[in-house]
Amino acid sequence: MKLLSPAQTRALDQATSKAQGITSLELMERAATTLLDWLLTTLQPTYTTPIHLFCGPGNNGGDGLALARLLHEAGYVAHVWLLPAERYSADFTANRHQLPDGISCQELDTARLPDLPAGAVVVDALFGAGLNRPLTGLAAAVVAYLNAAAAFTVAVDIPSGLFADAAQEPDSAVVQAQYTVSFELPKLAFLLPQNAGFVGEWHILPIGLEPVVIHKTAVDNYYVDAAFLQGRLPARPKFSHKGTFGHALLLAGSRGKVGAAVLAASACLRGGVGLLTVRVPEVGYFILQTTVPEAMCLTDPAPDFLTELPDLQPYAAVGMGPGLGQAEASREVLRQLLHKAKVPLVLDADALNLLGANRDLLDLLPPDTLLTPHPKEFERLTGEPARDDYHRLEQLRAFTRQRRCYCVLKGAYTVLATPDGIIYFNSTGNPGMATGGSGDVLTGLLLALRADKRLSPLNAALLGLYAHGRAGDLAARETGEAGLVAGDLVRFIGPALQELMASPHRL
Ligand SMILES: NC(=O)C1=CN([C@@H]2O[C@H](COP(=O)(O)OP(=O)(O)OC[C@H]3O[C@@H](n4cnc5c(N)ncnc54)[C@H](OP(=O)(O)O)[C@@H]3O)[C@@H](O)[C@H]2O)[C@@H](O)CC1
Ligand SMILES: Nc1ncnc2c1ncn2[C@@H]1O[C@H](COP(=O)(O)OP(=O)(O)O)[C@@H](O)[C@H]1O
Ligand SMILES: [K+]
Repeated sequence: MKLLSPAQTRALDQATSKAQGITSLELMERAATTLLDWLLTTLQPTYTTPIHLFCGPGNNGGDGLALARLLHEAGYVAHVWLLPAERYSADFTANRHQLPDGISCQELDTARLPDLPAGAVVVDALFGAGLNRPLTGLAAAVVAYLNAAAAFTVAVDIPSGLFADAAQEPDSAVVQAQYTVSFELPKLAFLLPQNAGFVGEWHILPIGLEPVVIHKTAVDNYYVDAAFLQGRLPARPKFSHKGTFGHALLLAGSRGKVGAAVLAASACLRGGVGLLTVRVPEVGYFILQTTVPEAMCLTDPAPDFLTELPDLQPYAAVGMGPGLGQAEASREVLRQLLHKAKVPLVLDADALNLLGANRDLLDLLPPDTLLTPHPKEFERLTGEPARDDYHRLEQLRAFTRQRRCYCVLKGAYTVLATPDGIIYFNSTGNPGMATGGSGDVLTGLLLALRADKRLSPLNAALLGLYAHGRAGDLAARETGEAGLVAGDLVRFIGPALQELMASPHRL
């Protein structure tokens, strides 16, 4: 799915009205009807639940007014609270006039704010995508009042006071919603950790906006769901052999961290690689041969950490980093790898820390290298702390453009940035994956997909991120989130990939 800017969303609304021969008021009615359905199904209010709708002067307020009318007609208790303004949008005014006589409708002022007991529902339709400055005065006071109340809050389109695709000033007045219900496409703001306390759980309601117009709209940010990946993972051909899927080399492990090599190696095998060789220091030999017998083990002459780069000639892709440690000798192995590699590279964990501590190595990164830092590792790579989540995204775009690489930023909604500066947000995964070793599993899986010559660098990365998160979601069904450990992810990589695999008999 594409993440559109507010201006693009407005243009999409207008193009939809034109293409479908409907007025913007009719489109608003469609949105409100869909919202009503969602609200009744998800919140299941009773006929006595007080539902307070706070409506601003624009079309967001118009949505709120239309919803109030529909709730009233369906027999629910709707109270409308209007925010006075100098100007009102045409569709707001039309819906204001359509409000039935029997509905309670009052103008807000600081002396007249409703009692909002626990169990009441608040619908926040003050400001939506048209917000163009921070909230002040009465609007800010109302937001503070709503945030202090015990009521359950549903934000229409976006929590009021939050910008759809830019940071707001710290301490700005922003509604803290339990649910945010938006139309057709998610907004960038929903995907950033700094907005979690405002957005709550978000839902997208399709309202039939024109798919052709969405298709033609150029964007820099995407949200990757299963539909987005359809057809990107080819089926395994009937007459394939292990050579078809590539021979990967994994450079990983040091004394006390051989487990990271085991996890990455297991994930690489479950990711469908043809052959896997793991280079570990001597200390890892028995561990690896016993726990991952499917992998070949090529031990380094040193006992505790890697000191020598093996001949790279046999390999289709090389991964380096999990449990590596940051010994000087291992740094030199990394330097040689960057000099010599002619095949795709996946760099993680200590390989990234070594890059951050020896920035000259960054100049050696071969094009299309895939880096998988979490935010702290990314900060070490750039050497500059991010001001906020939006700034971090811009740092990421600048980094991948400059280095011509692919870079992941791990977390909830893991991000992938491409050499063209396009950003993809992954949709799968859960907090159970916040556990040691989850990242090692991701590295192994990505290595397998980069070794598969049938996949582009972009598709390998997108599929790997999605399947990793999906494996986490499947595993959590069995283990619960708290009980999830990284090894559980490995067991569910196969099923997660199978869900994505194209059928050879379908278009
Ligand atoms: N996308 C879709 O698919 C569909 C979208 N729809 C809905 O339309 C919504 C967007 O509507 P919108 O463009 O009228 O903007 P919205 O946020 O209601 O208000 C802007 C108004 O507020 C004002 N204003 C701005 N900032 C302010 C501030 N800080 N403090 C005070 N005032 C401020 C600004 O006026 P100004 O004062 O700048 O002249 C303007 O009057 C969208 O979120 C969704 O709910 C559906 O109906 C149909 C399908
Ligand atoms: N709250 C979360 N929601 C979804 N995925 C998560 C969450 N927390 C962590 N993850 C995923 O788990 C992995 C953790 O990686 P990392 O931080 O490198 O862990 P480690 O170094 O212990 O292996 C990443 O792929 C990340 O996206
Ligand atoms: K809103």
